[in-house]
Amino acid sequence: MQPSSESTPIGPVDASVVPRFAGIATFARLPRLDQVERADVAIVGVPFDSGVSYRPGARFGPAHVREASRLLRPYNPAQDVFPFGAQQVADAGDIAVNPFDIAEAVRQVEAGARELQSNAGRLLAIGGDHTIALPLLRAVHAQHGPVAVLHFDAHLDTWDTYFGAPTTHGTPFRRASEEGLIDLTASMHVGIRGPLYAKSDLEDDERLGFSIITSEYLEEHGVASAIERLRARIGDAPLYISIDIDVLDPAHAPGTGTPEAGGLTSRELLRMLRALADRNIVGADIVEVAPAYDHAQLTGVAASHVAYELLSAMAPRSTPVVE
Ligand SMILES: N=C(N)NCCCC(=O)O
Ligand SMILES: [Zn+2]
Ligand SMILES: [Zn+2]
Repeated sequence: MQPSSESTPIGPVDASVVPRFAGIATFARLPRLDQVERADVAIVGVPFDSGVSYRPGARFGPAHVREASRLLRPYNPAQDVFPFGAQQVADAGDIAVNPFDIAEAVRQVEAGARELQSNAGRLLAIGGDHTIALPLLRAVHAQHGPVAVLHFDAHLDTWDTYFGAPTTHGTPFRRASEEGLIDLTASMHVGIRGPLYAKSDLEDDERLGFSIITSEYLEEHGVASAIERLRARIGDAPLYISIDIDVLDPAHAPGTGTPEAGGLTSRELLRMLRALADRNIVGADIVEVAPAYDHAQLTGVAASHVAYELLSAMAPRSTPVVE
């Protein structure tokens, strides 16, 4: 995809002129959406965490990731791209959602995402808990039809209900599959690990359209093999990438609500994302950053770099980066 206008994109505030610790935090010190004519990619915060099963706090995720993203720089050598120069990226602020009513919040996220999609080609949402992936997928489906979902997470998130509630952070991909939002032949979880409720969780998950690269598979066969598998599974389907930060080991991302031991390093996750630069990425989210449990901004820095790598993979380029 080419940049939307002939004019040069407005990039981040120059850190050699205004120190990067000064000024109001937009993502990567980029302009706000209302300061540009049109964006190719909009970053949007979704400060919602009323769908969690354990520790709350992901409602503060968007602000934390923006704060940690002050350190990002314009050129990404790992993908040989200027993610903010090759396309206009802008910060759309947060979607205001009702913290007391999950069903209404989900409608508000979908409406907010649909409106933004008409101003910006693609959205990169920062959560918020994983509940928000459902309305975001509904908005993406309205534009593209069923999409391949590449889901990085310790958890399946294809469970049915919690306390009778169908819309929670443990259920978005079951609902999405039931609603026909996802391509059942091209969707995949990466990084799954840890205790389940029953063996049948895995059978249900397969029936709902997902194949799985577990954390153990990564340990045993390495990242290159995982990349081969996920690229083969996705093919050339329109691709939605959903990244639960708890896919990383708690050593790399302690600031999250349902941490699980035995996870990925940030280096492994970033490498897998770089291998998607030649795919048709139609949208993405990064969720479950809960700053109250973070230390030294570890989780914030990891999440902001994950966002940077996704934006780099979305950037138009003449030579696709292939692993
Ligand atoms: N999406 C996240 N982070 N966690 C889902 C875990 C749901 C459970 O506790 O069963
Ligand atoms: Zn998770
Ligand atoms: Zn999740």
